[in-house]
Amino acid sequence: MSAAGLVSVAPICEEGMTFLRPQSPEHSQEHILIYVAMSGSMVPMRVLESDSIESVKLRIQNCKGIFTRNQKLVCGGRELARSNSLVRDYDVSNGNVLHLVLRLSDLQFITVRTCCGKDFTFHVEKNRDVGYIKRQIAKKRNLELIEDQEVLLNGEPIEDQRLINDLSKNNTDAVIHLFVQKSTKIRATPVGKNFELSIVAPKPDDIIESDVERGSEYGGNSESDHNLYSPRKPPDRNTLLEPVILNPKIVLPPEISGLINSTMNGLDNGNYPIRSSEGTGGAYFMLDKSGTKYLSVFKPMDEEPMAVNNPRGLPLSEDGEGLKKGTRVGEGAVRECAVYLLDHPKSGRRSFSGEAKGFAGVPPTVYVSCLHEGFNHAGGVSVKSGSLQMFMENNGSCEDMGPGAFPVEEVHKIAVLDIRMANADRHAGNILVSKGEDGQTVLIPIDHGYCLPYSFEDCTFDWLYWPQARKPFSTETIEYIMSMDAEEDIALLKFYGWDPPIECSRVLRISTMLLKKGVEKGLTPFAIGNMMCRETVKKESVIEEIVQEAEDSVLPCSSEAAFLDCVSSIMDHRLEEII
Ligand SMILES: Nc1ncnc2c1ncn2[C@@H]1O[C@H](COP(=O)(O)OP(=O)(O)OP(=O)(O)O)[C@@H](O)[C@H]1O
Repeated sequence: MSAAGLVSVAPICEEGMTFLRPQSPEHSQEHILIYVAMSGSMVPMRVLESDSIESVKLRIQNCKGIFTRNQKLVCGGRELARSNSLVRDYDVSNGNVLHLVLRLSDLQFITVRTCCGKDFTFHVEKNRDVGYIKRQIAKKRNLELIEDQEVLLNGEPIEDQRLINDLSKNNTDAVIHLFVQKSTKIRATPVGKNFELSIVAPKPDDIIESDVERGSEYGGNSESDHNLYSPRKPPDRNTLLEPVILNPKIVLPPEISGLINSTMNGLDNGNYPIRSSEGTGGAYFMLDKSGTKYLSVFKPMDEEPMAVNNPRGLPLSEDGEGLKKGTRVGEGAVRECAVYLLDHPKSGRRSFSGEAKGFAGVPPTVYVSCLHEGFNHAGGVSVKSGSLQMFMENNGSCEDMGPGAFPVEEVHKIAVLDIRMANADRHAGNILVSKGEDGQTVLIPIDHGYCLPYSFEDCTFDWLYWPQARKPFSTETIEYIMSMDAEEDIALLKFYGWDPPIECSRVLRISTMLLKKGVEKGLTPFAIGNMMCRETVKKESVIEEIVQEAEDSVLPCSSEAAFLDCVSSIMDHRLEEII
């Protein structure tokens, strides 16, 4: 895309431009002028074709204060995902526009200090309000009435309705101060010559319950509803949420039907979907009836990156290809659902067991139709279809912490899923971190819209570089892997109404084959995963070479089975070389 005709053009940073001014005639040949499109403006920037993507991001960080990890750059419809690759590797050339998508966390760390100096730290969603924080403190202390808590920021009282996002905008390191007025009853009982004092405070749970009751009694418009994200209004008849069921033989498991019903109740009660500030597509947090809890995440297909109603300002795809090579715009939602279905439980295949939790723990996901004015509608409000996934409580993503603390089995379960699904988007931000009942760290894989691609070109697995990936699979995991069957997987997807394109089925068959053969040879997740990922943008991966060699070897009219036989024997040969 050319930069001609742009409205506002301002140099990104004179300092940076001086820094990158060509030092030699050799450099001057590579020197190009590109434009960074961000928040409605277009900023020119001089770079060298030999600059790494990371250094371009660093320039943006230095000049605009946006951390490199929060930046996603898109050029010519492709995400410049590999930070160590060069500008020229992505064919970025003079006059090109780089679209900057910010990846801002929905979570925020805040510290609340009481007047006696006790600190409470919270990892809260930015859309929460001060009232929510007060209730959390009340719960932790099991003592204070929320009305008795006074909260100050920079010495000024702050109301319950103020959002954490607003408070933290100009006060990233701010501490919120909490004062508690003891309006609780004090009872004195004589004990010998002394009095024993006991402080009686109502239980915080009671307070919350009565608040909610009052809210519903008055149609949800009571003043006491300060805990809500948005003002309630009477049930809106212009809302709809229902599963898209293509095969009448399908019976939805209770987890899924419950998720749909409770999400619908939230919409009916006037709770608006809240758009996530993370991600390149439209992802909406759906609230429960009381408006205090996230239940699910809805991702409409027409808001996917480069789709017609994308809310992040990404341009429309020119040829229908998605942000990753080998993917198509608007096909993400169906893949989100397919990956949930194919994440078979340990106890048996998904179709035969009622167990909701799969081996890798992909959150329950279903394809739905949903109508709500709160989504991004360009030409009038209309029904959207997309994936609805259970919201999983978490303490952030793997991007927020080093991998050292992740249990080996947790990393391996994600590796098995990604290898089978040939995931083209497994960055650390797409693995949520949570705690299990036993206090153990649990990893939750999300965002599977770029799984089961048409080709292996953009497979990326961030876990490849984590130490756990070099540890051997456990016996239990090996048993699980050996029970996988790509043909049955494809049959299951068809049963649910999705007949995968031949190329995607082929990818699933080949990646399952590689995983099983690799495990038979005693390979680690790293060794297998490494065969599926390109070392650099331009250098084909081992799996791509295998596929190419097989394509060159078989006759054009050969059956798919003959082609796969050929892949199998070439793969055996390549695996022998690796060992
Ligand atoms: N099931 C879930 N439970 C909890 N939070 C979730 C869930 N799914 C998504 N999120 C949150 O919503 C954010 C956006 O979702 P997601 O990453 O799936 O969107 P996306 O637009 O596809 O992102 P990307 O640009 O990484 O492809 C995530 O970063 C995460 O914080």
